[in-house]
Amino acid sequence: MTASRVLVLNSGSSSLKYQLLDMTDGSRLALGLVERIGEETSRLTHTPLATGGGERERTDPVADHEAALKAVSEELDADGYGLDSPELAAIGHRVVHGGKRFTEPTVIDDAVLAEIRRLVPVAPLHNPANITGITTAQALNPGVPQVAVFDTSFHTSMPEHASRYAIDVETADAHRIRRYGFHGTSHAYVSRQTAALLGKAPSDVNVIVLHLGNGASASAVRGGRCVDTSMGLTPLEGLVMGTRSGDIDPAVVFHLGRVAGMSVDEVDELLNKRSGLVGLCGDNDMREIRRRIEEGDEAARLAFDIYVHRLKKYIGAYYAVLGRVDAVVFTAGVGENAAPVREAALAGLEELGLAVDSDLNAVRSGEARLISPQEARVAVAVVPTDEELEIAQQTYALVSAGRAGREGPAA
Ligand SMILES: Nc1ncnc2c1ncn2[C@@H]1O[C@H](COP(=O)(O)OP(=O)(O)O)[C@@H](O)[C@H]1O
Ligand SMILES: CC(=O)OP(=O)(O)O
Ligand SMILES: [Mg+2]
Repeated sequence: MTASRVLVLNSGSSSLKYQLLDMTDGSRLALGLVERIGEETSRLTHTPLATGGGERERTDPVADHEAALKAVSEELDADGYGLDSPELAAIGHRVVHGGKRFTEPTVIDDAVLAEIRRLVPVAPLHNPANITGITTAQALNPGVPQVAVFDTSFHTSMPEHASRYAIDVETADAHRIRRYGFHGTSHAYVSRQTAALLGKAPSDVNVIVLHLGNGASASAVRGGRCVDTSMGLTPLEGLVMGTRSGDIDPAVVFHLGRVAGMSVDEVDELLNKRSGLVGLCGDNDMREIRRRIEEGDEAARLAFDIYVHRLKKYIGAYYAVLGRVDAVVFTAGVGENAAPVREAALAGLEELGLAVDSDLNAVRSGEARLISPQEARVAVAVVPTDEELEIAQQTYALVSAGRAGREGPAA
């Protein structure tokens, strides 16, 4: 019997999402989430889908990502899915920053891990958690291949006029400063699914993808290849996010240093953790912001308007970059669920052929769907992302190819 299961680990700054998939048919055997890692109120929810056992919850504090993965491993073990199972073909890790070097999914060895570690300064919220996920998984099962799937890979196709910052070339090159872009696994998956929804080949469509989760980014995808994206050297640039400012005049940083006496680390923390929606109104959850707006809360209203205004600017910018747009697509937690965000982001863009049908937009569904009026020139769609499935498929393809390589080509 060939091992056919893949465990996918998606480690965020304070969370660990995971899925165990059976790659013979892509079905999910179990999934779960550890939230609020490092806080007293940590919570693990685990759902063994295949055994029909129902959701289980653990609320004992989880100190760090290592403890989180150990707890997850215990839960999987209880369902007979232990990390030491011979049926586990590989563990696929979402790794946020792969720099310029990693354009493809990569089997992790010491050199790869060292490179991911070298990139910590440019993904300070993410790469450390990814590294802990890798080293803990290696300790739990040293024999199983570990594969890194990078958020940056899909964006390596960006032309230099989109990826290079307009700063001194020597300084930029000496320090590898350029725009890398993130959420690439999601942008790739969602743009392909959008082409399928339109009944076309990815190579025939131009799509603007709006990935609006806690972190948020937009990308312009021409014929299946990314030509521009809103995140840059780090996942701080671009859209307004849950806790991150997105685009800002870089002189704000000098000003805070010179006038407010803040250190570089303090400004870093301000822009990454105390800005965006949370900085504007105290909440980073779009559900809570909508609730407050319904109650007439001015700060929540302004935060929403700033969020949407930035989004609209990127839609316009990427429309211009692409020249011809076949679809604008919303994905991730906010994009898939927040109808008012979708409506407001496209309001007034009828001259560009963009419109939202309010009845279709109000439908709640987990399926990929069109929300533009029938006669619209440009399709507007909601397409649920599935980074875990995409990571699992890429991971399994890589380890299967490795096995075939070792065993010689199939007859
Ligand atoms: N029903 C909903 N309505 C509006 N926003 C929602 C809803 N469900 C989730 N969200 C938003 O989605 C965000 C999380 O998105 P997600 O893609 O899971 O983010 P991440 O992967 O970055 O943690 C939440 O912070 C919340 O703002
Ligand atoms: C890159 C990034 O911002 O990821 P996330 O949305 O998971 O924080
Ligand atoms: Mg996400």
